[in-house]
Amino acid sequence: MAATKTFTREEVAKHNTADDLWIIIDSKVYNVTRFKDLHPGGAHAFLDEDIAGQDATEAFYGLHLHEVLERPQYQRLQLGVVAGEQPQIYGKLAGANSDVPYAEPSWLSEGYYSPYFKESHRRLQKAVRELVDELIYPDAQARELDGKRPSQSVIDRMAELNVHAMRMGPGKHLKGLTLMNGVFDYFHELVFNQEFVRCGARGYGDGLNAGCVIGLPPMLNFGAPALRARVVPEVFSGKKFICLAVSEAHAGSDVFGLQTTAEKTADGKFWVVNGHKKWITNGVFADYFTVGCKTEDGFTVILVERGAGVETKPIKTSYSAAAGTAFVTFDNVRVPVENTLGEEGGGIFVMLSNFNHERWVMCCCSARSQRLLIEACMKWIHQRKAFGKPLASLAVVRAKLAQMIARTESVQHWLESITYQMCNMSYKEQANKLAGPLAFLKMYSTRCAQQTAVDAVQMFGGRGVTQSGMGRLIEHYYRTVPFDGLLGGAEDVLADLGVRQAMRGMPKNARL
Ligand code: HEM
Repeated sequence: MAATKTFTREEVAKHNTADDLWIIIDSKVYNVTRFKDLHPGGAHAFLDEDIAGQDATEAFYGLHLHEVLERPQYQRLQLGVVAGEQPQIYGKLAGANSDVPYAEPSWLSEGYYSPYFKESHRRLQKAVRELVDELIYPDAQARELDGKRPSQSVIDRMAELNVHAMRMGPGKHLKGLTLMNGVFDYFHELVFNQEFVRCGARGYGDGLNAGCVIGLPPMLNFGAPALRARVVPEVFSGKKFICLAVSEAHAGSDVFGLQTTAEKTADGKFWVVNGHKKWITNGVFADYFTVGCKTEDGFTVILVERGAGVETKPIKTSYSAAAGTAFVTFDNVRVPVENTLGEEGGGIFVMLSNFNHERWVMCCCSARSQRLLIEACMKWIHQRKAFGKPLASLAVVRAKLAQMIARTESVQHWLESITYQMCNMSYKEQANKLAGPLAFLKMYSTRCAQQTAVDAVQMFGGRGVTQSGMGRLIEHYYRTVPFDGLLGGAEDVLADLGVRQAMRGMPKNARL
């Protein structure tokens, strides 16, 4: 094979003209004579006397992602290697943990300890990382570009491994299923959330059954047994999709401002649902809608099935259409009263208990995706030179990174502490005691995330706003991070909720 041929550096140096042009990158020798005219960076880049026939490693990594050299069309340019040398540089290590400082949470970093994560969590993390890197990441990157929903083959593979069920967290729904490591608690669920978000594609990530993560819990916790027995297996097997349909054009975080109505038929057997829902994740392809409705007794949650009177239209947002974000209309939709989730008029309790879990999932994802940025920035500032020195040598750049790391570490550690409470509290206790802390954590993590996105753009400069090349992840994150600050409750609303929850527990007689 060509790649096994060896050349001395002196031999390579002789190929330094436009008609005969070789370069060395990380000890590999490339013939770019014909490629130079197709090169996106122009032919002239290769003709510089420091590049033609020379070692262009530093110049290359200042301008390209490592993955460029892994593309088959460019691998073909390789003639061989420099005699006695071995390639040293690596990019994304599929299936492996990153060795870049702070790119992994401390429990996954060499030599650190954790009171929370045990052997079973580590086993699961390894298995999910392989699943994400080998199956989900390639699909995520492709679907982000074409805007199609996640491939059914990915959904099916996840179903075979019972991943859709495990992503719902611990509970009776896991009974009888074969789990990837046999046991399951909220830390296992945290592992799932944090590994999935590493696919680095926000719209796709939401398209990958996020609707189920927020739309199915009301069914699991409050659905009638017969309804559960029908719907839950269909969703877990990846054959059908469910979404949460609460927000409307009239009201988002203000659940009491909702205007979709459900009225009973004269015989009391059906609800008739009318109204619309907006920004509904996965709504475009959902078969089931967990809908918040105004009813005679107040606010009620009802499972509506796709059918006569249900229409969904895609909404174009700043992230990709892979999420299936929809405007949903209900026009005299008849729904059996057996589809009521929880008590009639008790919908606010159903929603509030659901919001806690939804917000916690979002905190898991936010904490982990901030690390993707840290890893990208750490690499960038070491391989990119400005003013004749690596960016890492500039104090102002290091100061930004210090803030990024401190923010991300604080979010992760607070998250782990709340997750520990969840493992030890009943669902009801969680609803009572954790609504406030989770509201604060979500507000805090998304504010941290947005600041980290701004700092990363500053470090990457123009590449931070360019959709291809070295800053691709940064541009994507910066463009999509506002979703985190809105979905599941806007930051200001959550901040106030947290304080109001604290005030509920304020002793009447306490004085300074
Ligand atoms: C086998 C070696 C090389 C291959 C396969 C290659 C390939 C590419 C590709 C695919 C791009 C488009 C941007 C991207 O996807 O990242 C690009 C951009 C570019 N390349 Fe190369 N390149 C090589 C070597 C070099 C070298 C040695 C230089 C010299 C300094 C260079 C300078 C540039 C420049 C200036 C750009 C534009 C960067 C930008 O727009 O930010 N390339 N190259």
